Amino acid sequence: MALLAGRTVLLRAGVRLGAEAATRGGNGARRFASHRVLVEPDAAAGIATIKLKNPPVNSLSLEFLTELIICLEKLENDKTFRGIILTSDCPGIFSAGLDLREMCGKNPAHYAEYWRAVQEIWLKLYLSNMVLVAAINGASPAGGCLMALTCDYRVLADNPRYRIGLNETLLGIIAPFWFKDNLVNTIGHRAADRALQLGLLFPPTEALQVGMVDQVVPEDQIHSTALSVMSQWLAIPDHARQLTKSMMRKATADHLIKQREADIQNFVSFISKDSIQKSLQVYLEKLKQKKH
Ligand SMILES: CC/C=C\C/C=C\C/C=C\C/C=C/C(=O)SCCNC(=O)CCNC(=O)[C@H](O)C(C)(C)COP(=O)(O)OP(=O)(O)OC[C@H]1O[C@@H](n2cnc3c(N)ncnc32)[C@H](O)[C@@H]1OP(=O)(O)O
Repeated sequence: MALLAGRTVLLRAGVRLGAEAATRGGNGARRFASHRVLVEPDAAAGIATIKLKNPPVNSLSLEFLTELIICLEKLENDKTFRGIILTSDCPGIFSAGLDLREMCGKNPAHYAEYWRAVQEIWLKLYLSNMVLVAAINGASPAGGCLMALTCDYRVLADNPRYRIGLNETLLGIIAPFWFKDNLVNTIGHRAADRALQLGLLFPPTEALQVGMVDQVVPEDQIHSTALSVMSQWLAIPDHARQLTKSMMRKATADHLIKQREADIQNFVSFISKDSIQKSLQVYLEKLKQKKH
């Protein structure tokens, strides 16, 4: 059973198990898909490709996060798989980050439940024993960038519209300390300081330069590149790679784990402020009006 902080996520978020489909793929591997998380297994290679499918922009709603958490738990417990490629099924968008509608006009209990799910997905991805390769095939702001940052390797498709970064300050909010820690671990303190304060969204060339991604490739090569990177990482004995990954990441994850409840309370009181609600509503309104 999938648990989120000791509770059944299926019940909390109203996601029905019946929403999932479990079939067998051509190679005999169990294929499981929910509404919004598609899993393409390659049992022979030990790789599962997760395709995020929450149109139009893969915003991370509570239900979407819950499905993703369940999916990751299943894969983590299935010895068939040693690696995950994380990518998007929504053309041009990897993920628009946290769903702003989950953080606007709701009550404190909802904010707390939502934030616990955001923490949970980060911990699951960041501490995964599997090799995670992000095949970033679209724009990747804020929470979308964070998901990519949890991966062991990032490949970004070469399209100037596919910008990536932690742009929270542009929304009038603050990247939480564990978003910041993950970014500092990736691009270093000075670059993270500048990127976070300015809310920078890097186009591919700059993202590569600053170390936000490891490789930029033509869009049609993104999956083949991710596969070839994966085979390089899977050539390392699991126990040695996993212990090394844990050695590199444990302190950062423990920082959040030790302060999890306090972090939720901070988030709830911050996001409930009238001034922050106003900023988020203005930002959402601007996004909507962009089209007109
Ligand atoms: C003391 C401190 C304690 C704790 C810390 C406190 C606070 C910190 C909390 C949280 C950190 C936040 C992390 C986040 O991830 S916030 C989300 C940031 N995301 C963005 O800024 C991206 C916004 N979106 C875009 O820039 C574009 O939509 C995008 C480039 C992704 C795609 O552009 P495109 O032109 O293809 O689509 P749009 O027409 O813009 O959008 C379509 C549709 O989707 C809606 N939309 C977009 N993004 C979101 C989103 N993140 N959440 C909800 N909805 C979103 C958009 O409004 C359109 O809707 P509609 O008009 O109804 O079709």
